[in-house]
Amino acid sequence: MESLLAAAHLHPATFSPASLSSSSCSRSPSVARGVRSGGRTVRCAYTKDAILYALEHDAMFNSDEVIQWESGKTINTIAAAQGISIRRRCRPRYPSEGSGDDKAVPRDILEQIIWDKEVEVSQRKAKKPLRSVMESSEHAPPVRDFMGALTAAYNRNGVPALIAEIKKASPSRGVLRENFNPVEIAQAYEENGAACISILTDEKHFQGSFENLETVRNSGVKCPLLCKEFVIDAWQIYYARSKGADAILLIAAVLPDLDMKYMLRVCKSLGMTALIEVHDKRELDRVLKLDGVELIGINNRSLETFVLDTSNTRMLMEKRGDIIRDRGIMVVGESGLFTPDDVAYVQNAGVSSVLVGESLIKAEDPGRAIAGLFGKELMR
Ligand SMILES: O=C(O)c1ccccc1NCC(=O)[C@H](O)[C@H](O)COP(=O)(O)O
Repeated sequence: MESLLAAAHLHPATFSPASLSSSSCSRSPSVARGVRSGGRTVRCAYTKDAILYALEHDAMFNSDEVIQWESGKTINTIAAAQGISIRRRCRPRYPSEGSGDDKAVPRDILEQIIWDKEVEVSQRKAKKPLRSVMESSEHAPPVRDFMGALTAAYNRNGVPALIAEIKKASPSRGVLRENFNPVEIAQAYEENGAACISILTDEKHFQGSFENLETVRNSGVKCPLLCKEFVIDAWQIYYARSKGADAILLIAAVLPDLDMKYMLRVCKSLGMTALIEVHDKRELDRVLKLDGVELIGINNRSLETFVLDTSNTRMLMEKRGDIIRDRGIMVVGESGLFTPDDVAYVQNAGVSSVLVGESLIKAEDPGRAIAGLFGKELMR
């Protein structure tokens, strides 16, 4: 079994025998497993074709792709049924389907980012195949306790724990800071009480990089690091870990349920925390159906329209706060926080952590801006 998984470049840690279906698949699978979908168990298989394709393309299949291969449905059909409006363009598909719809135009910025990310990830994978990035992740510096850092900071300060973001530019605001030295900014954040640091790694739309992540990790900064990426492929999680990330963002508006489920398991196998980001009730409900969710981010910014509205956090917490508390899930209030009143507002709504970029990064002294944001100095 393990050699087959290895042959198809499937990680034994994530596709362990325990995850396999107890009953075998009726087709003649080389590897069979059962996945829960909408309350029923779907029997699916890595068929001979799938494994040959994986070997040829050095690909790792996400759960949805397996369902797709078996059902003949496209990933966009599966995603749309879950309320996901972001379409995928050139995700590896059954070879006979061709490579994607070249004539389509993106509907919004998030879709544009995802389409660009598909190209970027396939190029990166061509240079550093999955097996190689998995090996690199094994030699990465040890994982730091992201959840522990947030909990300790919240208990210490009595205000939401700060995840301070290093972001040079954004699609909604353009360049946020000309004089941009990620290590100096990270040190300033840490010295002024940030619990964790978020680092944008997308180059095309945010002028970020994995070099920034790696350099901060090797700089002596001790805060756990969130890789702020647009993850569409588990390869990116291994890559982020290989560069020193302790946590990674998974966006519910982009990832179908089974991808999230699968990627949560990849994170767990690497000891990383997954911050699962939602923007509306439907996404939140999808995420609350998953096992193993520890950290949910409620984004006040619509990634499709850029509209910022902090009452989004309150609205979702009013609707689902009870379930979230019962499950012991920590909530991060994300985006559009500029003043102590903004922080108090989301804290009253029930969040115990905040993710803040623009209001800190645009300040002349991003470290000192932390006390301005909270209305008091944070203890480290
Ligand atoms: O920031 C954007 O313009 C943006 C556009 C499209 C997708 C994602 C985007 N931002 C990512 C984030 O979630 C924010 O960087 C993060 O929550 C911090 O927000 P802010 O404090 O408002 O900079």
